[in-house]
Amino acid sequence: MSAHAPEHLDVRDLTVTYPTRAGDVRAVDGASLSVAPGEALVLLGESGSGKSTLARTVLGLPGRGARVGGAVRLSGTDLLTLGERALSDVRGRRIGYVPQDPDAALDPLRRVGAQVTEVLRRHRVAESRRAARRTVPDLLEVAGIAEPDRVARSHPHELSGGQRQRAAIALALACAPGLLIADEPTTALDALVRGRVLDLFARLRTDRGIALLLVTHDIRVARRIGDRVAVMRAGRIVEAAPVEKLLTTPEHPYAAALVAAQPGGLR
Ligand SMILES: Nc1ncnc2c1ncn2[C@@H]1O[C@H](COP(=O)(O)OP(=O)(O)OP(=O)(O)O)[C@@H](O)[C@H]1O
Repeated sequence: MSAHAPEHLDVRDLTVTYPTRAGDVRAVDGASLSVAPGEALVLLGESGSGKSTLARTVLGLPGRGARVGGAVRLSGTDLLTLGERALSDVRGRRIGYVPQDPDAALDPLRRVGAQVTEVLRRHRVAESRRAARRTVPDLLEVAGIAEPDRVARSHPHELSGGQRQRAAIALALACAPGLLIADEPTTALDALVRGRVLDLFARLRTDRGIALLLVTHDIRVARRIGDRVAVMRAGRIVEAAPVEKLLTTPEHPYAAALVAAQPGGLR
């Protein structure tokens, strides 16, 4: 697999507003965060706090009609002012995205190997279809798939939920992005598989220097891989701190309530 160019994400005073019949909904309200190369930032918050909107806006996909303010910079590139063509090159090549539901990333009608090959070709990472095909098993293996050749020949419905999630991760990693954004990537998985997928993220970060932005409502995810946690509420980041600090001595009352309400609570 080719080397990951280090990326640094910097989000400043981001606002995302959706006009609705009932008036404007401000899904993200002046949020700032940064993720350094090789760092994992867990974006933690309840349902509706604006986590997914923030993540999608970083990817240039805030949704129809959204008004976006503030700045999103990827190693100096201002993503909010990029045209659609340049943005779609950034997506996949510099930023990998793992959605909550792997079926949203995978085409049900095509074999997994063909889908990975297609991403490599689209971003001109592989010189030829043949070269692309040769790298597929390695990519699947990096994503923790034990039988890469069989999985490459399979259609998504022939795989388990965990394997599909890993295949989606392989797709996101195909072009060696420096930043990986994962939105609730383990919610649909059982505890054992969830732990393994989180360990895989941790390895990508430490072994390959990938920056990781992980969106979740589950504090156990933060415990397992987080370096730092940013707590989001009603579109704002109310506290950002190293995981241990947040779990033991949260400062913001909402962060404290969130930690106390989780299984295992304050330690
Ligand atoms: N396209 C849209 N049009 C109108 N409102 C939207 C749109 N997308 C999101 N919202 C609103 O923005 C707010 C934040 O939603 P968002 O999905 O970002 O939250 P979340 O923290 O990711 O929640 P969940 O964990 O349930 O996915 C919600 O009130 C939601 O209804």
